[in-house]
Amino acid sequence: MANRLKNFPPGPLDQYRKAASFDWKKMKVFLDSEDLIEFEQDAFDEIKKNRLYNELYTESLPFDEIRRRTVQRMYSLKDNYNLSYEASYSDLKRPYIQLFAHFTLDPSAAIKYSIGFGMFLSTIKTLGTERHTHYLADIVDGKILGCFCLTEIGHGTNTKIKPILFEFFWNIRHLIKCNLTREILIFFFFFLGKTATHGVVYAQLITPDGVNHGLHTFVVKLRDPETLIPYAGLTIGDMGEKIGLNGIDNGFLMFHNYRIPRADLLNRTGDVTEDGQYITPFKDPNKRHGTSLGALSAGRVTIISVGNIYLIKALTVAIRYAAVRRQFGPNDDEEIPILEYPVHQHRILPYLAVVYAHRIFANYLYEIYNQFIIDQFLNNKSALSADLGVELHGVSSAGKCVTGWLARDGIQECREACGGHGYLKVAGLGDLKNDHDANNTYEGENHVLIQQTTNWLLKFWPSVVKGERVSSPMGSINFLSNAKQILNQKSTVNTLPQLLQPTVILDIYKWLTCYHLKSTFSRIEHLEKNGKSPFWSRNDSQVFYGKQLSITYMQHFILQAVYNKINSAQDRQIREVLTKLFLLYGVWNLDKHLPYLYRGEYVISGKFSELVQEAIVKLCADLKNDAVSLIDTFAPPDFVLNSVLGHSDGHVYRHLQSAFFHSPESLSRPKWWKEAVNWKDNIKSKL
Ligand SMILES: Cc1cc2nc3c(=O)[nH]c(=O)nc-3n(C[C@H](O)[C@H](O)[C@H](O)COP(=O)(O)OP(=O)(O)OC[C@H]3O[C@@H](n4cnc5c(N)ncnc54)[C@H](O)[C@@H]3O)c2cc1C
Repeated sequence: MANRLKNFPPGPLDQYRKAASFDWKKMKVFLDSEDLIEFEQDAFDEIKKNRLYNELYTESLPFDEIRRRTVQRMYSLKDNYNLSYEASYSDLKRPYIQLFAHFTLDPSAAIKYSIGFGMFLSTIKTLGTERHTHYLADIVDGKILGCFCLTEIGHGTNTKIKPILFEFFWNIRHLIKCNLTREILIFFFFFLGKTATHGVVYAQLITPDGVNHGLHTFVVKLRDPETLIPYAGLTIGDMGEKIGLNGIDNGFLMFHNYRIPRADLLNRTGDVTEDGQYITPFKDPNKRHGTSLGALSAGRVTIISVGNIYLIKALTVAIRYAAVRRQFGPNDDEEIPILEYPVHQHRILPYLAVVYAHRIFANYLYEIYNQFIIDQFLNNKSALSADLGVELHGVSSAGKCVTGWLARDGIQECREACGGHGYLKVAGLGDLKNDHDANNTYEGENHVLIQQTTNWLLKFWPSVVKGERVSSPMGSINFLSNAKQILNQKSTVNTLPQLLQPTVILDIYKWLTCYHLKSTFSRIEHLEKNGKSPFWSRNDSQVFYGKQLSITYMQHFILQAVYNKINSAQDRQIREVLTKLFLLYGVWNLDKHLPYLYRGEYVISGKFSELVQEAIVKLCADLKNDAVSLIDTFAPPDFVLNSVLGHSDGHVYRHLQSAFFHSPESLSRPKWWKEAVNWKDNIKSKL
């Protein structure tokens, strides 16, 4: 079984590996399947042979060099490790595994590759028609590279305001980009700065009769693919250095009456005839909107996985380090691993529950999303596909926020959990922090994005009050049909064993979601009745209301996905350890929801909060001996993890020493040593 999975080299981590209650190889097979493990191992073996991935950098490279290497790696990913569409879709989990491999390797190159070729191609395939097939061939050949242009400098998140600033007018054969009052500056697009040849531009479509048909998608030619020189009528520039992801050339763009051909409107959901009439196959504009929303969820669905990949890397480093690093012991001549301290367990082990829950959930969502996209390609639309598009939008919006915020907090905790060594560049944690940071901003700033889910959920409450059944294709909201009964329930938990039942935890999250839905809806209604405008009533119902609603809805759906997965496990040991992780995810997050359980009188006795906290501490202690093997299951190979603290052999000090000696300047005297010695003369000469 899983012959390709090698045992880890012997070393200081053995103590914990031997103490594990389950077999990590069986866990990996259960989560991914033998076939996918083969596929992943092949990908890593191939990559390892590539010299582009075999260099260890102990210091930051010059800015332009980072860019150059990222482009090399992007083309290398495309050329060597690219799944054909047929292969990708013969098993819908394969693209997920491939994504995992690419993002663990080099986030900048993976983003350039997956957006510039993958998302560019899938957007044209999903929203375009046969008149756009020539683009597909050029993307597959690597002749063109696409970026996505939505953010406008004055109104990033607020895409609705775009009609004023960013209009397309219809002119028989051409769409003319027409600036009404000033030149239009749109900005911050991935790889627009130096390398994109095309942009997928999102803009409101206005026909000559002045009717605005809403957001549509256009392919705009930006640079000559042979020379990379921008076309006349465009000003394109680079935005310079960022906090992270510096392999990517974010850029800005200005139009000066730039024309694009009519054919470059991606016209699957709406088109304009030669005489300027708008036509759409959708009678109901909401269905057109639903389908487009689904197609636009790709970035968010991917980011849910990507944030988790970064957290897995950070946690691999922090857990292996915690198992090796020794500090104060019960007596003066004995030191114990810092993983033994309950404080340390409480800091990092809940994130182990997070990476398992989010990995299982992300895998599930990715598969559903890929099937949705295939159905769009094949025009295989069921009656439910528009509803699925809307649900995917709701789930991916809150999903990106909940998982992204936890990844951010988890990576930071891992950095601090490794003390001073964690602050070294060669620990690898700083880059993870900075690269993940942007996930919470692009593809929808999280605090704005989460309101999308809240607004969607609020729409169901009037039906629930009327006693109507509500349901959705993925079933994430189905329990709301029973909201009235759920809200009448009170906690009957009095002991730890009563609390530590998966169904009890799921019931609590159901109650919380119903409670927040009812409270948020009532608050908006109350504010409106008291004279507040709908705009301010919504705004004044986010903090402690709408935001909590989307968070608990999402956590319930994540827990439900994990619970379903656990129920399919045959191996008792795997089921038991996964159940502990499920419970830890549940109670650790519940600790932050306690005020609402008391406010809504779901629980009355103070004992309940005590039990929640007791459960967290107990589960962390119970998982302590499994922690190394649990992270071994997901850990990328050492050459990919590229961290002196997280090496699978656990020889932290040996690797640290070797990194110090490897650093080119570490043993030499600085070239400017005379300036330091003669500092007085030197400072005076500058005055
Ligand atoms: C690395 C990187 C790459 C990017 N790549 C692309 C790309 O390829 N294509 C593209 O189109 N864009 C891209 N972007 C832009 C990105 O999508 C936007 O930055 C993002 O949508 C947020 O918009 P904004 O910057 O205008 O922030 P704003 O919307 O101005 O937000 C600023 C702050 O105000 C808050 N805020 C705004 N509105 C509300 C509200 N209603 N309620 C509560 N709080 C609110 C936000 O939460 C945020 O904290 C990229 C950004 C980054 C950082």
